[in-house]
Amino acid sequence: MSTAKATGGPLQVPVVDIDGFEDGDTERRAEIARLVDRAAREVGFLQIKGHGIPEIAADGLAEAMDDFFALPFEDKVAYKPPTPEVNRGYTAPRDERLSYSLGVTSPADLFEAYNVGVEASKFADLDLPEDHYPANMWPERPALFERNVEEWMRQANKLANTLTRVFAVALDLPADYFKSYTDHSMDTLRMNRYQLPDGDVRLEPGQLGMGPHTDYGVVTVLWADDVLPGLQILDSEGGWHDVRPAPGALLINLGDLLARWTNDRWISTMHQVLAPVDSEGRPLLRRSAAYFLDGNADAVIDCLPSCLGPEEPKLYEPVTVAEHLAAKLAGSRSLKPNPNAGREASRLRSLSV
Ligand SMILES: O=C(O)CCC(=O)C(=O)O
Ligand SMILES: [Fe+2]
Repeated sequence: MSTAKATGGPLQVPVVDIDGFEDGDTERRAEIARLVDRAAREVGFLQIKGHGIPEIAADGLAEAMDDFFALPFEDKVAYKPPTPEVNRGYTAPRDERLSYSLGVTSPADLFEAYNVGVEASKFADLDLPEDHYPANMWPERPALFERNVEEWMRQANKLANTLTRVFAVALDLPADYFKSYTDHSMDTLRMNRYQLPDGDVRLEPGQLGMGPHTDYGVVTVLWADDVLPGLQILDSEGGWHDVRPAPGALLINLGDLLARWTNDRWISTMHQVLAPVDSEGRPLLRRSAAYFLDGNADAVIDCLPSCLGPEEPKLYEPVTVAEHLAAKLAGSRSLKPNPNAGREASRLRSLSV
């Protein structure tokens, strides 16, 4: 087991105000793209201001999550999917192990979660495969769940799409370059709650809220409580740093597909969530919701020609989004260690003690 200890204090995650990207002048667009390019090369995580998502949408999401997770366990497990391959519905504490998405073993993760996502029926004319675009399982209670969560997904999706346009400009590509890779994107929202039952804070050595992983898709929009211990990211020297969301900002991080497109010029940052226990050993509550813009299932991701050169050989073979996601999810959800994540995993393995 290779879980690193926290070695650093909080890391300054670059803050970028994207207001004016869609309707500003060329200079403003170029300035935003320049800041994003720098953050993507150096950290892979950003705090986005000027995102335009109203606070009421985040409040609605939090209320839906709180009310669902407060239900009795028997009510929640009724929404487990028929098999773990179906990335929908309820995940109980200790069901998943995120580090297996990298082929690295670990104790069971402590988070519980609820997953919803884009369904095949959203693009009826495309005849998309149900296994990559499964139907949602909307809980009957709380009554506001579906409406509030759908609204958050709509807002997060819009922001994620704007970000793909910023990324394209930052990579000297036409602003709509990524559209043909994301116009029927198999997005998922994972709503996480980290809270151990009162009086049961026995942890296995190295057990975490969520094990180390890189996100699988293009970009993640992350809403999270500012609670420590919580989210940590790995720096290039092998040190873990706490990340605290700035007021009014949304965290975003780049996923594996952007690392593949850019031949690792941009970082798909390794991150983990510590066990929700304070320094006195008492349980803490922390919540987060990760909206994953994962790309079209049938899109082939290959290195951008501008990211190759005599000194920059291709680091990843082309892969379809569906293949890449299936191998990652088989790791975290079905505990079949992913054999195809050598490059990402090497960053973690080098920390082994
Ligand atoms: O809880 C967090 O802050 C991070 C969650 C996360 O990394 C994920 O859901 O992929
Ligand atoms: Fe993540």
